[in-house]
Amino acid sequence: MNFNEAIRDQWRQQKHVCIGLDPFPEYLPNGITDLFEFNKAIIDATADLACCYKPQFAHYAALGKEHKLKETIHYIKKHYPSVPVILDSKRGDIGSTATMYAKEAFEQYAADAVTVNPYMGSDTVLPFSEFKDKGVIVLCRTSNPSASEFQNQSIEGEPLYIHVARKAQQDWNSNNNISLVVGATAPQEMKHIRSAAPKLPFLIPGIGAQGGDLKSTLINGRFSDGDGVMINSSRGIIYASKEKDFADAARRETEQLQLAINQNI
Ligand SMILES: O=c1ccn([C@@H]2O[C@H](COP(=O)(O)O)[C@@H](O)[C@H]2O)c(=O)[nH]1
Repeated sequence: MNFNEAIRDQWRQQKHVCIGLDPFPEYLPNGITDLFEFNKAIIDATADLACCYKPQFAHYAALGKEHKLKETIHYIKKHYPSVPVILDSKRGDIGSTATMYAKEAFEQYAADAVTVNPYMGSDTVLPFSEFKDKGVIVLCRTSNPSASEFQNQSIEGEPLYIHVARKAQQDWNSNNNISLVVGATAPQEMKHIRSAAPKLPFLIPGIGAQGGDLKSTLINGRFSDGDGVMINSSRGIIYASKEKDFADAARRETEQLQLAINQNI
């Protein structure tokens, strides 16, 4: 089963929440200093609810704790093998280097999917999509405040993000393993992208701490017959409490988010 099939399996069980595992040392709950111990508690409390997990690479690499990232991914694969792991590393480079980045994500870290920055062009994406069983999640329209500076620029009458969406669906998806990153903070852009790429799954950051609107996200982002979205929340879930009950609080936040999703999916 490839990544996109595994995600569809999760959707069939009404699981759409992607839990971001982005530990900030200063926000860790009182008494917890080890990144893996923190992640493990969150994972054990939420694995039956999560559509997928998304650790962000920089949160580990910046601390020299890449081994904690590896340990986290291995733990999920060993104990909860049906929950896919997306490594959010937003790689992008010339083809020969992209091949090494793909090996980094899929062989070193054993991730099921990786985020990729496509703005250097097709030859930087294809080394990832050649891994047929793995997911490649292409940045299309990101959630950050300056995203429109370049991504909304019009080229031949259409915004750049639409060119990315079309290219992703038509040229890069021959192994049926491409998805798009589309931020919840840009609902009109999301609607436009869904029309251009009706069949590609969306990984949607921007709900929770970044203030994206869930209802418009679902209306604009879902497939015409429902599903189609992995709704990411990182800080909103994993830092729901700084006290001993942080894992239970993360579970409650995940349940509430999934319930809210169920009303509009
Ligand atoms: O456009 C993008 C692409 C990726 N991200 C990542 O998602 C999470 C969001 O975290 P929150 O705490 O839920 O805001 C984080 O890992 C980002 O690097 C994004 O926000 N926007």
